[in-house]
Amino acid sequence: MGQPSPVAQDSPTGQDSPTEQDHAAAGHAEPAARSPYAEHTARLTRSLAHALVSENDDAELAETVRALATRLLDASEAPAAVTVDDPHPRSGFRRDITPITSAVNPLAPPMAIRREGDESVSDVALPLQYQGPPARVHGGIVALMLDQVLGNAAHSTGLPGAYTRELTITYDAATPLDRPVQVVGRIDRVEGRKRFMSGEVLVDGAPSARAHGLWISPR
Ligand SMILES: CCCCCCCC(=O)SCCNC(=O)CCNC(=O)[C@H](O)C(C)(C)COP(=O)(O)OP(=O)(O)OC[C@H]1O[C@@H](n2cnc3c(N)ncnc32)[C@H](O)[C@@H]1OP(=O)(O)O
Repeated sequence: MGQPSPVAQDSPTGQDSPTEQDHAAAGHAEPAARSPYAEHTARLTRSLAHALVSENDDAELAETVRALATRLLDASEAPAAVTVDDPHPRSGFRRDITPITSAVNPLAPPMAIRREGDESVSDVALPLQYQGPPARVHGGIVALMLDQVLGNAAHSTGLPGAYTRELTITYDAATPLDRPVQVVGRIDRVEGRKRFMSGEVLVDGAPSARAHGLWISPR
């Protein structure tokens, strides 16, 4: 069986950490070259994940899944022949394989991030596979969304690459599933290698979670 085209990930080392080019033009850059097959497969897997946790064992569904799996295996022999109608989300990463904004990672919703003035902003509605308590987004996923959006904001002004050193989340209220929420992040102040960040998840304009964090550029 053919393999999907590899999708490189930014190195976690300081030298190769996300650059201005990766982040600064979030929401404006041309989408990076992607593997259509990987994106197509990720989209299908997301849909399946939802179907498999929301449907009872169903012979017709199982047959549909089997047929799709067969078609995917066939398609994997000729990935270039697969067409994709997904819009390309813009995360700011040049080669994004993160489990939150990547279009080719089935773990990701995926979440698209744009710049609005001094803030990084994402509008997203999370489906059932991100559930923690009934009808609520899992708290770890809330933290993941905030980490990514604050991280995007931390790199949006052309500052060198930096990593999350500290992230504190205050959960004020439920973050609902299947409803649009807005995730916002910004730089509050910069001190040398340190960037002090804040942000929130907004539900109908009110915060369901607030974040404060410290991003530090490696020496
Ligand atoms: C585009 C979207 C991007 C999204 C990315 C998502 C975010 C991520 O997932 S990042 C990955 C997860 N994070 C990591 O892997 C980071 C792991 N940690 C590290 O690599 C290192 O600790 C690193 C590079 C952050 C800092 O290392 P290092 O430079 O040795 O730190 P250190 O010297 O101890 O601290 C730097 C300064 O900050 C200060 N400092 C450290 N912690 C704190 C704190 N909590 N509050 C205030 N100051 C602090 C230190 O005192 C020091 O100050 P000074 O320079 O005056 O001496």
